[in-house]
Amino acid sequence: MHPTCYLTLLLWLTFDSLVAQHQLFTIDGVLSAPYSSNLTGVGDRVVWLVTERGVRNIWTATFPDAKLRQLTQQRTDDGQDLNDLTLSPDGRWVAYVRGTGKNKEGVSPNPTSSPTSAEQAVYVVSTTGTAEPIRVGVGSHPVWSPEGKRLVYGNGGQLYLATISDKIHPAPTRLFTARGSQADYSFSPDGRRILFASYRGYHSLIGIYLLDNQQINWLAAGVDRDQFPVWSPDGRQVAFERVPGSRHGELENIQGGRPFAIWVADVATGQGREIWHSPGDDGGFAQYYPTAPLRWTRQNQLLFFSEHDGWMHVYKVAPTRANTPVDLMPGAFEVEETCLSADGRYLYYASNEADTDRRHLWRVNVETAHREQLTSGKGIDTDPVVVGQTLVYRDAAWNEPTGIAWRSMTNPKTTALFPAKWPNTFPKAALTEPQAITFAAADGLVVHGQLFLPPAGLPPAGLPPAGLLPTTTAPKQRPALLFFHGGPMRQMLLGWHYRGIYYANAYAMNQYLAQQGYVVLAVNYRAGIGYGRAFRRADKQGPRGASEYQDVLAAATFLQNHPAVDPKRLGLWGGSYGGYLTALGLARNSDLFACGVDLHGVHDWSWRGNMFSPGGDWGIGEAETKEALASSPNADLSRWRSPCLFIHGDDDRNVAFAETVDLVQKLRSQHVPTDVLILPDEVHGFLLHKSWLAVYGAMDRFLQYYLPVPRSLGTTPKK
Ligand SMILES: CC(=O)N[C@@H](C)C(=O)N[C@@H](C)C(=O)O
Repeated sequence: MHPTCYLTLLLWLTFDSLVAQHQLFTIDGVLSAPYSSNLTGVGDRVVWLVTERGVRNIWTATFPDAKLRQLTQQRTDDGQDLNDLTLSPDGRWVAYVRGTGKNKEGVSPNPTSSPTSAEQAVYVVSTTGTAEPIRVGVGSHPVWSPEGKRLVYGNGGQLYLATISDKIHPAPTRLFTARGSQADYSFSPDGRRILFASYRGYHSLIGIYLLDNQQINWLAAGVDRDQFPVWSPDGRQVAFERVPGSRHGELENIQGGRPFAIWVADVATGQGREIWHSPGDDGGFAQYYPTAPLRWTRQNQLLFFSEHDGWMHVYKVAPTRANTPVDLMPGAFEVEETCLSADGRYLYYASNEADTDRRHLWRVNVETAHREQLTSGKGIDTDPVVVGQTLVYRDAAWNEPTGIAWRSMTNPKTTALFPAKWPNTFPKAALTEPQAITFAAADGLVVHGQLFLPPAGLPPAGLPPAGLLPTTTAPKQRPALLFFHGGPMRQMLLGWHYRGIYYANAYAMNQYLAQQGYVVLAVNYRAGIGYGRAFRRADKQGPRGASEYQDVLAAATFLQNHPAVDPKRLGLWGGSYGGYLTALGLARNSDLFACGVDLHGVHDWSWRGNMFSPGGDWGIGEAETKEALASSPNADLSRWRSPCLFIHGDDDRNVAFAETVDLVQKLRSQHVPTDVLILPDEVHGFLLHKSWLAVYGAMDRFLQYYLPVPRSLGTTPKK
């Protein structure tokens, strides 16, 4: 064959493989891979949750043999979350919760609109994998006794006790009735007492329930909010965190701060003493974000999370007297989930040290504060669990959703444990590696983002004219999309996201959009995590001035200056707080943004402050109402011109469905093109896989209609 023919054949095969990849690349396909979460371990065993196309099952593995076993046999996308997985100390049982808690009306989410409604209940299943799960009772947050035969769990703010064997007999009983709502509970090391926090409005108290004589003793009762109590190894003392009690009219602001202190109390006398207090209003986020805000180690050290040095770190302090805490990992990076070795000598943790837009695992010697990196490269490694000499963790990459991996502590080689292989429907080979980029906002703040470029060779628009070489007369530039995460205390990364299906699906959809030919920029705007406390608590953010909007505009400028982008065809999308920024962009700058997709966004902070919850979770009081409205999309509706697709579940418990009803009615009255996809009985983070397919399918069609990237294959979807 003539050399030219060989070249032509090679070019065609290359194009053909691209077409094939593109052809295989569907929304269903990119969402089809199993997603691992809720990893926990005891002894030589770990358990975790696998969600595959909405089907949720519990798996286990033992080490060092790395033997896998599926423990539950759910087969349908039933919209019932599984959570709170916890292994009994002897590893024989896994307790877990099926379903989601009740709202103020006392109703659990029922996304399938089942006529028999839905419940949230505690279950146990044997780790032998030979038996069906056993329903223990309505409730959540199960906690095992030291000998592994009793379980305490919460229901309606009260505590219940169940005896666990192959059948739940006798039936669970309410441990006691106390005022307020009981939480943060645990058995004493001897298994004869229950430590708990009793939340009572302006204040909360630390109590100990004695199982033998059914008596409650209170520790260091005061006018503050005492929380997160933990036992000393000998069970004679308790440490807890104390924040000031509420004042009249004081409103909770989840992005704000407050002073906090570490206290220790004697169980016998109930007397307490302060060990340390924060230098400023540093408390709040470090106390509610991590799973274990406070620990008492076997080496008799207190470990706690704090941001008081400007970054989310873990500190150690001696429990014996007032003393200055030691930062176990000084430096400009953040620490997330942690695991303490059984002997208390090492703290294992996930961090973005030296790799800001990823996560890797480290461990620090609590005694010497010497730290070492345990995983590296391009992974997104989180949630370390140590079983014996094996480190097990959640592991993702830019082209692999979150699975389970492990390494021996005596050998740095890492091994993928789960899944054994990716489904054929998952377009791994066609994924795009996102690039880390930064840009400066108008006020000079450096903002990080992840840029997804369509695969090289994918024609910018339309099929090439007949012939062998993929040439096109279409414009050389592409439409671009800006994606905004929610929270806002979140951070999108250079790989599949670890924070549950909500963000894993967002990353997957950005991959899909890039494959469709869009340039996509995920924007880590101020108020997010990963870049220090000052960034997270950026001045005038959200309802106090929407300072993040500078980052939206700077991201748009970044894209407009990108050679692959058509500067006149920019779109926005995001969920929740990301939906807020999407709507804000369309309201304020329909001249810049051609269209948007707003998933359950906040649209009127002043309304949220008054109607959704006291202060709207952002501390929005009477004095903030004017600024809150001015910081909202609803303040600029008269300028809104660009089309928007609104998507919302009408049982949303995080962002009221009314936010979308109100805004769509107002936009319709001014003839702004709006589309809506309403998911009856769905909640904020859609519980059904089929909901996600419907959401992204609607989004795909909407974007193709208003920001067309003519398919290289198939037909352009109709709206
Ligand atoms: C704290 C909270 O509810 N924030 C919402 C506005 C939101 O963004 N929710 C999800 C998406 C989240 O990541 O918290």
